[in-house]
Amino acid sequence: MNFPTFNLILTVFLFWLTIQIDASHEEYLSYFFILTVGIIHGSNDISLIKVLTRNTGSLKKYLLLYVVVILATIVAFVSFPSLALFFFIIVSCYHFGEQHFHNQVQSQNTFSRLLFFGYGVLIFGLLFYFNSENTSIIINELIGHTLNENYFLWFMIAGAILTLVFFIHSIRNFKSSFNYFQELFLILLFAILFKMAALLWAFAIYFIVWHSIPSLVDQIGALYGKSNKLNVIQYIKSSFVYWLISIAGLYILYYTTSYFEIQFVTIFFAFLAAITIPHVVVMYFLNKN
Ligand SMILES: CC1=C(/C=C/C(C)=C/C=C/C(C)=C/C=C/C=C(C)/C=C/C=C(C)/C=C/C2=C(C)CCCC2(C)C)C(C)(C)CCC1
Repeated sequence: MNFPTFNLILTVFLFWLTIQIDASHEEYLSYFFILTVGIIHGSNDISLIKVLTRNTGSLKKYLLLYVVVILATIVAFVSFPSLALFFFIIVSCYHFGEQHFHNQVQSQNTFSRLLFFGYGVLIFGLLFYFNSENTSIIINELIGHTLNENYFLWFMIAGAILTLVFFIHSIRNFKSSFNYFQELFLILLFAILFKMAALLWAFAIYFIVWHSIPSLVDQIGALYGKSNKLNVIQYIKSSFVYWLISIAGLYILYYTTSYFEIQFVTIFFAFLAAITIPHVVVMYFLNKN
């Protein structure tokens, strides 16, 4: 079975599960998968930096730089929350679209990069629009302003237009294995899934099945040659300490912010935002290579 088929079957299974279980179980499962597979997929960035720089430069220097970028993101979120959130969403759109398409184009050029971005806008647009009430509550807790449903609708429409335009521009750049029907089917599946599932569960399904697992496969390939059982274990071993530090960081964040009356899910997205930026930069260079 090839990889997208596996993802597709997994998504259909999770869609079926969405109908069977109640909202509280969806929430537990979401946190479980995001905190394990989701966080692990970014925990080996230092090893990836070593591969990308062919072991030149010191590990301490990269670690320091990585942590400084995380701290700068936190400072930006505290000082200019709206701007920081906007930047986080834009960067995330590119990152999600890049993971989806980078293996399906023959070469990465301006149009394919705009397609990556447009596709990410479409995915987040669908997620926000079909869960506009909860998205709005979280955004309000993060930046102190409420955005109404129309913003999410226009965001989704912009994503659909950008995807269509840059998809057409990239048609000759797709590999011969590119499956047009599957891509269209996927967008429809995501739309139905995001409408039926609660916000966090919908995000978790996309983040785990269509982002973290494919990214893990790419990273294991880049680090160890191919993704087999042994290399998966090796990957987990070398990322474990960073994963643990991140989970401890989230735990501390949760306790230090518990006296502000904010839902855990908001703290959780703020935490994801902080660790996203350096990870996106590392993956940009990895996928480019
Ligand atoms: C290495 C290292 C480390 C670690 C790291 C890590 C662990 C990473 C990870 C990473 C990751 C793991 C990443 C992730 C990413 C994610 C993303 C990219 C997401 C996005 C999202 C979004 C964009 C959202 C949005 C929203 C929603 C959905 C709803 C509500 C509203 C809002 C808007 C929030 C440490 C720090 C320890 C130290 C140093 C070194």
